[in-house]
Amino acid sequence: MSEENTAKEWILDAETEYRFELDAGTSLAITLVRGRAEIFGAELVERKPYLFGSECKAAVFTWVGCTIEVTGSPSTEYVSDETPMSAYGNLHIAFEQMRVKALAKLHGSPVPEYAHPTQSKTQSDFSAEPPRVLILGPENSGKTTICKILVNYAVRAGQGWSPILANVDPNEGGWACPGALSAAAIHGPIPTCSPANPLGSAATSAPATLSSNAILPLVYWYGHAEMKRNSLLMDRLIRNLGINVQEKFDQDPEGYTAGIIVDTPSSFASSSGLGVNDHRQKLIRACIDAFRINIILVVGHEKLNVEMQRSYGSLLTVLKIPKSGGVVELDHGYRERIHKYQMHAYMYGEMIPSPPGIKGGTQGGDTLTDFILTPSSNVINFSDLTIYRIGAETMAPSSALPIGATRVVSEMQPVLVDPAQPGSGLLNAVLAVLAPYHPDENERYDEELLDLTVLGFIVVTNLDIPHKKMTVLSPTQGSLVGKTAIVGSYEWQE
Ligand SMILES: Nc1ncnc2c1ncn2[C@@H]1O[C@H](COP(=O)(O)OP(=O)(O)OP(=O)(O)O)[C@@H](O)[C@H]1O
Repeated sequence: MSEENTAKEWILDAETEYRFELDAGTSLAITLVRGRAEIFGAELVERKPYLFGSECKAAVFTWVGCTIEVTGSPSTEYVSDETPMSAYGNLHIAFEQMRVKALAKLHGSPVPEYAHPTQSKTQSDFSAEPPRVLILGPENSGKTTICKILVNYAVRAGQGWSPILANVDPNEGGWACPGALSAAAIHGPIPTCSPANPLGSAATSAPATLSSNAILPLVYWYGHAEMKRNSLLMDRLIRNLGINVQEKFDQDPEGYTAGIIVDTPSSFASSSGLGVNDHRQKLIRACIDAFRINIILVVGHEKLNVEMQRSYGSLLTVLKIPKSGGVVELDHGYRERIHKYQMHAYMYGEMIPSPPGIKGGTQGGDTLTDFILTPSSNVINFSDLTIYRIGAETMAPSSALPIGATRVVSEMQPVLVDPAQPGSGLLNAVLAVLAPYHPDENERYDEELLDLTVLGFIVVTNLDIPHKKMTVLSPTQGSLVGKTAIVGSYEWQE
């Protein structure tokens, strides 16, 4: 699609935002000409063109007023003076007071005057604990965006906070591939330039070219988009993520005071997504336990708010917060395309083309060369890699089972996948390559596989059954010999 150079100036009043949506194959550049502005909490630098692509939908907000220049042709663009940003800003102030108080408590020093809440009852309810926040809400309520805003405000506060952002929405992919659950300490503002990297770019897929803000996430592989597919596994992975985060906090009590923000899938908000209401409740409980949640934020959903108040109101703070009118309804087709963009970006990086007339553009603050990766395609032996599927049906024909036996594989049972079997489901499958088992044999246990973190992802691009070989695409050159991998239900083809 050809794009004309349609530079257009927008003058934004204080506390308004410019919202835009891009079609596939188009890009946009936004330059802050004067004033101050931010994208989901990440400040824009003046006179630097910020590039957006891959059907990005976002908004430039200003607290004090600004002028921006927009180059390109978004499919939708408008300015809104109705935003929930002051509510989100107040939340940030309350969390900031909690952090300051938690740090003072840790050091045994008096709480600074500015951290004494005077503004609202809600704030005075918060204690000297770091904010450990769970964000719940229905589909397209803006949960991920709120997480970004709150984390970005924390890192911008100038106190050296590096809050943990945990993503337990496998549909979203976070810093890894779709199907992953992950957590990372955030040291710099998370940019928004493309849904291919919704939470900023991670270092794991780019060992050769670390961008300035590259994040080192801890990743587990669930492998499916939907919670109901294996809610027991989800529960276990959430708890694993929590244990890992807690270990990190134990080693770094000061870092702990910055707190944690947990983004959840929309299926946590309605029983239709999970099938069984009980599963939904269990997974919310798993998050609360795993991350020691002390605040639940419910985004614009009265019924869920009442439900959470009833279930947890006596144990922790439950707050209903407004949904932004700017959040875009993302349909199934869009989400599928995003998964493709994410996989492509994981392997090749992502370089958004500048609209005509734009030079020196940046993707969220980084130079464009930081985003180019060169994956390697390698032919390996079937025997080099041990592949499992969690909780799948066995591949043995029913006739091979003892008479009267039914085929029962527990949801948590790792089942070996034989690439030589026709119908193994490996062609084009995304595989998570796992960290090694415990080096001490005595420390090993049956289901250890379920608790191993992910080293990286590969895609099987060809299966040569006669020669017992397969071709895999991987973002790094490392050897796969002796490694263990898990296959889920995600596939990807270039
Ligand atoms: N104020 C806004 N203006 C324009 N676009 C926005 C705004 N807020 C959010 N969006 C966009 O709306 C889309 C959905 O938002 P987001 O991903 O935060 O919702 P969610 O509730 O986390 O979604 P999910 O249903 O996947 O859980 C995203 O593309 C996001 O960038």
